[in-house]
Amino acid sequence: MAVYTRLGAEEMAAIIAAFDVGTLISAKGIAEGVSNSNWLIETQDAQGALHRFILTVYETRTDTADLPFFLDLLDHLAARDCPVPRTIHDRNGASHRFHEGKALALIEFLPGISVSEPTRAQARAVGAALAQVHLAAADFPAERRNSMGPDAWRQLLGDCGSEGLESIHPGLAAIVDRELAALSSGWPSDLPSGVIHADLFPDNVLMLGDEVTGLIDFYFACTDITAYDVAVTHAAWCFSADGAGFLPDLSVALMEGYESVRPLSQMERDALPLLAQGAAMRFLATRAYDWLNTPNDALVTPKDPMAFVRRLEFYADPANAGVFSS
Ligand SMILES: Nc1ncnc2c1ncn2[C@@H]1O[C@H](COP(=O)(O)OP(=O)(O)OP(=O)(O)O)[C@@H](O)[C@H]1O
Ligand SMILES: N[C@@H](CCO)C(=O)O
Repeated sequence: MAVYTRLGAEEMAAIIAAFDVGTLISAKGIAEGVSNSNWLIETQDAQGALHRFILTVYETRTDTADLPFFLDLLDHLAARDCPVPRTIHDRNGASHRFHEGKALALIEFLPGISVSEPTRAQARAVGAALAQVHLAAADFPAERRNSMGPDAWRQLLGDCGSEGLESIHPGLAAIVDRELAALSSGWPSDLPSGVIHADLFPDNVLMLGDEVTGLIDFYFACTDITAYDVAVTHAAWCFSADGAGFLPDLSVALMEGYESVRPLSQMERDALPLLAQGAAMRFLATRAYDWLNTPNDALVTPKDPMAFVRRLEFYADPANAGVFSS
């Protein structure tokens, strides 16, 4: 359960009173998510109307120095009609506050649920929403380096060590060595870049039917190759959960949706197979690291790294280079 911080009723009321959102009516801890503590907050204004918000207390994984980038980005995208939650600023105009040494933010609540078996129409809508974010972020003034880029993959996989990788799956160390070398020699440096979400998995998208109502969890957002975000989203949406089954209909729909809003250049399209290998390596790296370093009695079950090894092998197979055509 992702509520690591305990807040008493009076403490919670005092936190909410710092915002001009009415009186606290209820606060319920949210089980989903693993990085931060989240509550669903309900308030009542002077006219008796009820309002909902998400209160996030940032735990150690989020660097508070990055919060202005993440939270200003939400406001920037929301102002340009992207389906992202606005940040509620406090009575002094600040986007985040500190409580007992931890940063917190109050975020607009958006309706919707995260789908576990997306349909073609839903994949199309997600592709279009991602492209809308890329276009809307073009004039966002701040920049943030990708802390989960190729250097981080190498570092994390190096920390796992050959023995650690072999304990996950015999032969994994050799696959990682081979693919890291291929990625290092070919990683593009001349593609259009801008702000990317970098983690647009189904659990970070809220939907009502076929409509995207919310893109959330921008805490890996950064400045990087725009088409890499397409590759990340493709890897996250177009396979069965264990990575064994590629879902071609979802792939076509996702790419069609994306290109209906932001057509890819030929250079971007040509780079997608390699960018997707990079995307698979990024999630393989963090999952392998967590697999080996999560204590047995932890509340959180680590995610299966092999699901991204299978995706990596799929994308590295030249026979699959054409899957990005819409
Ligand atoms: N703006 C929002 N509107 C509605 N629900 C939200 C909103 N933001 C977050 N949630 C809910 O809270 C849950 C946890 O949020 P989130 O994924 O941001 O947590 P996290 O711990 O930071 O993420 P992660 O586990 O992916 O690192 C989501 O699954 C969703 O149910
Ligand atoms: N979305 C990631 C977790 C956050 O980096 C995964 O499924 O591995």
